[in-house]
Amino acid sequence: MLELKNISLNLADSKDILNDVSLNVESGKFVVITGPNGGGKSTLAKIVAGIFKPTSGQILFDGQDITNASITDRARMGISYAFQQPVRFKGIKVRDLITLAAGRELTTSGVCEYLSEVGLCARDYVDREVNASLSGGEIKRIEIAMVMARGTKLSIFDEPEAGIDLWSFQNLIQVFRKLHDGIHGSSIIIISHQERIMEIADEIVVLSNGKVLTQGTREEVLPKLLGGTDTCHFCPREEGV
Ligand SMILES: Nc1ncnc2c1ncn2[C@@H]1O[C@H](COP(=O)(O)OP(=O)(O)OP(=O)(O)O)[C@@H](O)[C@H]1O
Repeated sequence: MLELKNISLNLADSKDILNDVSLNVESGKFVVITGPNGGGKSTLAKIVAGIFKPTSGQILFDGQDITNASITDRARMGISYAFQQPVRFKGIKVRDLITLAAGRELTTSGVCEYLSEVGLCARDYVDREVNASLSGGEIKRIEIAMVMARGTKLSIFDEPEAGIDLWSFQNLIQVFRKLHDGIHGSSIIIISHQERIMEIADEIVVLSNGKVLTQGTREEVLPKLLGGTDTCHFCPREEGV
């Protein structure tokens, strides 16, 4: 479904942010991208969503070259991206945002179903504005609900656990388990540092210092990640983080 071929991003006055990254995300797969802070995970996700343009390399989506396609075109083709730090939309109500994302008329209970899925007491939120009054964890969950409502071929979640409290995190794991069970012809990429999320993954990619250090099935990669610094050359502590 998604193929990244030799993606690099070099900024003139900075280090190489991404260096020759190649990845394949097949249809029906749930892929977790992990790795140390600053390794390039969000940058890679933004390159897939069309927010950043790579310096070199090629992006194929369903076999079509989308390297130069706009954010809007990619969204229309079926790519959704939930930001690490979600954008707020002053003047737009939560119900409008979810309805827009779904691309069809939704009843109040339809909107509420999506909000309940992410553990929000729907009636308290449905008519709130998506503005700065929402807490970090609330806006994060509303954005996850929005991506679920879009139901696109490829959904990318950037650190969905960030800012989510411990109790809601349990709920979030269930949300992602459910997404995984209903994945069928679509694919999910989650950027995460959480073992509980990696435990759901079909595949895990470790990105460090702008490079893919390792990628493979959960069974292959997770034991090495959890093995500590003695056995794991890409563990954050060894990266000096
Ligand atoms: N516009 C920019 N200008 C300069 N440096 C940038 C820019 N955007 C990202 N970087 C740098 O690129 C590197 C990768 O950043 P990125 O946000 O992709 O990392 P990450 O793996 O998602 O990190 P984290 O786990 O902390 O969220 C970092 O060192 C960051 O400071």
